[in-house]
Amino acid sequence: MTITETTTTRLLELRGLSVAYLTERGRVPACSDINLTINRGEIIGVAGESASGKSTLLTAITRLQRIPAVTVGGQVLYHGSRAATPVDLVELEEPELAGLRWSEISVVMQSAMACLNPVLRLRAQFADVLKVKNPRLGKAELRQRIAALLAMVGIAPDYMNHYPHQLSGGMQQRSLIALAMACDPELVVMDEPTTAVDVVMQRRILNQVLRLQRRLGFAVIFVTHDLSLLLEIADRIAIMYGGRIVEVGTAERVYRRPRHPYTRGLRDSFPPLTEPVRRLTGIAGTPPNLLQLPAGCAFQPRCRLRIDRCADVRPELTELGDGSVACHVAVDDPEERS
Ligand SMILES: Nc1ncnc2c1ncn2[C@@H]1O[C@H](COP(=O)(O)OP(=O)(O)OP(=O)(O)O)[C@@H](O)[C@H]1O
Repeated sequence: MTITETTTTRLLELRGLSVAYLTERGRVPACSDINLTINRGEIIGVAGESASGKSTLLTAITRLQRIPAVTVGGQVLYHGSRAATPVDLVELEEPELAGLRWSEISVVMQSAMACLNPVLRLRAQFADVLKVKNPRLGKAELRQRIAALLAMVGIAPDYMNHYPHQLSGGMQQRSLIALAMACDPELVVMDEPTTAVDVVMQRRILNQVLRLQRRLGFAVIFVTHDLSLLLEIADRIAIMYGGRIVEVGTAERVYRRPRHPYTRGLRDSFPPLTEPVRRLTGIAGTPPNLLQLPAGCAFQPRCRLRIDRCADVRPELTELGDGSVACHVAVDDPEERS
């Protein structure tokens, strides 16, 4: 996909978004100064180790965050198809936000069981969501629409009469994906939607998501710790470390020629999905304590390429070649360096 960042293609713009957990131990800066644009119909992957801030970012974007998480700065500008000017999701009042949920922005979380209502049959849950956009839908029409949605993810229509616990884990996750598609949204936010299922089901679900995305054209923000998975599905990838984006670029570029030493370490921590297995090296050391971030680059204590400057000056995310990277020693073609 060619990505031209014109105003007409922009769907979501994160501008200086910062989120903190206000705890008794202090203020945990889980996301700091996040700047990222998601274009219409684009699949953007967000990757990083555990505790890098990926889920915090998604819950802030969708306003699903709970105390003690607080958005302490920045904007989430949503360019909806029905409004002439973008709305800032950070500032939006709850009734307006409710109008966007499911119909324009929907969410698929890690555990389907945490999102599906255990005491309602699937039919009732789909009907509730479908009625958000079209309150007049009659019983027969609802049944038809629900059957079509379930069919999209390979589930037979009879299952609409089941309760979530009567479905396998993979089916629950696929039902949730179908539910997220119910109102033909502009943006689907997915937080590790396949971690709870086995590898075969993971592949099946990903293929279904890709097929649906091509057919329906929605944009996706897909969070995972597995970079090799994003190579398969994403147009662009953003890498998070210590609550900041440290590299952004096309999926091919970020995966095959990562410029940030952390991105390279992350890539080499996971076996590739479809290519010959490399030696997995991982990243030495542990993720930073967000309550005691170093003055300079948060990754420098673990970085074998660090220079003196890295300890004192935090590198800004800066354009380099066809992407952006936050690293004092980054070069456009890192293969030349190593
Ligand atoms: N309720 C909370 N109170 C205080 N700190 C929190 C809370 N929830 C998360 N954090 C901190 O925020 C940081 C980011 O967490 P987050 O869950 O967003 O990371 P993540 O990249 O999604 O990790 P994972 O891949 O494990 O889900 C971590 O340091 C975490 O300890």
